[in-house]
Amino acid sequence: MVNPVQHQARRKLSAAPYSTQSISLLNGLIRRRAEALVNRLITGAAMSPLHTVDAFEICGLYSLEVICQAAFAIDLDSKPAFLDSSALLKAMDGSAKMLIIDSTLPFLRKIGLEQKVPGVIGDCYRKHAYWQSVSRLMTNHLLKTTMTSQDCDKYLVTPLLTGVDSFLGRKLTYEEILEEAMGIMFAGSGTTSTTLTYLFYALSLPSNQVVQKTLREQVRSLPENDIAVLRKMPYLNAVIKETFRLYPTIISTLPRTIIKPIEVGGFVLPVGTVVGMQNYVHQRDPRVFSEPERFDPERWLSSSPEMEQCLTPFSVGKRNCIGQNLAWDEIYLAVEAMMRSGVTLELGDEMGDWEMNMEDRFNIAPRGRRLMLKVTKP
Ligand code: HEM
Repeated sequence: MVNPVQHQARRKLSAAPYSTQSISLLNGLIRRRAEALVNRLITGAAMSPLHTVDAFEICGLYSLEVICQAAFAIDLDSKPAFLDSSALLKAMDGSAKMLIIDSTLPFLRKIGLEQKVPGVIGDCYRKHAYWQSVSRLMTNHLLKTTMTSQDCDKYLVTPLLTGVDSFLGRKLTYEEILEEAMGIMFAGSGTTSTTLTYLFYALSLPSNQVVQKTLREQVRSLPENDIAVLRKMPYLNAVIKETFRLYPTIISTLPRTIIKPIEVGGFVLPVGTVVGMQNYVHQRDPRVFSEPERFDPERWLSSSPEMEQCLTPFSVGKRNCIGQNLAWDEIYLAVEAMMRSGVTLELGDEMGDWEMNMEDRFNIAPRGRRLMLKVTKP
């Protein structure tokens, strides 16, 4: 949404369920998904001959399931027939190139043959169509739920169904709601899951076993079922911030168009200039972070204001991440469940050196599309 006034109106309409207080209402259901995440890792590793399990896939399922519950009131424990989580994750991943194809081959859509093209191109459109059809079913499910339940305000998509957009001066149409619903599903799943994947990866490296042990001991010493305690825990926050710093899920430029001239480093940039910042660059700036390539959570235990200012995984300003309270709670609760289970994480021997290199597809993914971890119970 390019128009800033229109964007602000939509953001205002969406905002209520994203507050810290509202997100706290969702903690019970996030905890259940976090327990499922840990069980899947433990069971998967126990059943495999190498005692390894793909944590990338399982973190993907976790964040998708959280979004299905938090945004659309879909209770995953009741196993809804229309939701094949793995297929949906693959569909979202596979549609990422659609925008590029749309701009290079715009006629495909115009003649309505986009899904009939064989191979990779058609596959992108077919996957997008699948994602759209599941989003439709989820939106319909929430629509039904809002009509029958008093308790719907906490779900992320509810205000878009019920409220008035002050820019448009009316409620959103079904197609507008669907577009927002698809955006929320995408923005809220791959982002949190790659962050968690890289957090577990960092902990699993031989050089970071001591970080893992410290984190496990500290988490296990905390009172249970208290998110407020997790939110304040220095070492846990340090590990998460260091993951955000080294493995920012939004790694490259988020473009912004200047609406009034500004001066940067002695140059005046005119109206209309497209500018952007890259998390990968300033979060590894050696002037701010000593030994920037090293995973060193301890640096955050005595951080400078400059370090805090340079850590921008959720972007800054009026278009920053509206879902960041949910993302933090999802990460706190998943890491807590993992550490409390007492398991140790080690990188699987079958992982190639290149596999965890970050591939930029708007949000990052490991180049090998897997993270094989040895998960060992004490
Ligand atoms: C670690 C997890 C996450 C990271 C690093 C992240 C990062 C970001 C960033 C950098 C943006 C700004 C994009 C831009 O400027 O164009 C953004 C926007 C957004 N994020 Fe997140 N995000 C995360 C999780 C979530 C979650 C869980 C949700 C839940 C629905 C969410 C929903 C959104 C939405 C709706 C926007 C668009 C906001 C707007 O345009 O006003 N994100 N996110």
